Amino acid sequence: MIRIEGLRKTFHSRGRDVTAVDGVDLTVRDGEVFGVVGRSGAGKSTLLRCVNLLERPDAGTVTVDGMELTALREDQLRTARQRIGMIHQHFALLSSRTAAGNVAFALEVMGVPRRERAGRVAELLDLVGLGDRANAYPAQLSGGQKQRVGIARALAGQPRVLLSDEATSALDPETTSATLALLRELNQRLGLTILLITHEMDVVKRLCDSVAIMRDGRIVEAGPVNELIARPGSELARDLFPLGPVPELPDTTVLDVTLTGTTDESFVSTLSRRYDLDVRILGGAVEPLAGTRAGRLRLALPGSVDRHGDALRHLRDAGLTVEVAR
Ligand SMILES: Nc1ncnc2c1ncn2[C@@H]1O[C@H](COP(=O)(O)OP(=O)(O)OP(=O)(O)O)[C@@H](O)[C@H]1O
Repeated sequence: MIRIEGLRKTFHSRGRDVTAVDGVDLTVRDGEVFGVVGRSGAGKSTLLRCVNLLERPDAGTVTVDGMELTALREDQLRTARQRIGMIHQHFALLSSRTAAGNVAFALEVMGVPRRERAGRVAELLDLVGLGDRANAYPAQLSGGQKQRVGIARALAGQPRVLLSDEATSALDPETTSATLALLRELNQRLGLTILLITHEMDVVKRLCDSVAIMRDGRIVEAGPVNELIARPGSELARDLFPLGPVPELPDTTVLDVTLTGTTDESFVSTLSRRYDLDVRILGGAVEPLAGTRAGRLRLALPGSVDRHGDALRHLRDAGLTVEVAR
């Protein structure tokens, strides 16, 4: 649905060059929720803004729904952009217009005839659960409601793709949760492909099918969430399920074990029984993730690692990713 190839963007400011996006290749499949995560300054916003060409890349191509946007003229691009919705961290609503007025404005800009607008506005506000707040001004709405107006407006052009720029960063945890549930519902009901950027691991846990980690303008890890966390050394696994510093325990082997959807969660008791081991759980979490369950556990086994060859093999054969932390 979205294909990005060789994307590069450098800013020149105050006599200095900053390469915000430094050769990015990325594919977002039809109907998936794809998250780009990374620290502040990693280049996430620039990458997202290059997808609908709010920012013109210096090099590379962007293809959305089979159309190469980077090859279009400005007037063609304006039409193509209507099929790509976008929502923002601070909602970007017109304060002088009601919820309905904000959505109507988007339809107006797209050239939807006046007589069709009211009906479409009502449908869109219903879709995001705001049918009863149509006449409220942004100042009279909560953050979550404002974001719903933003989502309704983004859907005005019946887009196949929604871009989300930190859409929940300004919301409290409960409102974040409701907004993420709405985005998931829209993804499933409308088959909407969502490309989002976030620094919140909770958004990844709740919403994303696939993830890319960005650092210094480059993608350092990318793929379906479940596949990615099962890779030894995965940064995503560490970020989603942090285990903290490895404790120094005398005559003990410390294992960090990653479980994904397919793992039998009774593996700790099996390990203990089969190898007659006193297995301790030092920390970790197992949670719903990407439609299944996944997590990481830190285990302590008595004695040095060379005693545990068979036990480690058993865990790996059971589909777990096992890293010897100490
Ligand atoms: N318009 C601009 N002019 C100059 N430099 C810019 C511009 N936009 C972004 N940059 C620089 O490009 C780099 C990447 O910024 P970008 O906003 O894309 O990162 P980010 O990962 O989205 O960070 P954040 O989460 O803080 O928004 C930063 O060093 C930033 O200062």
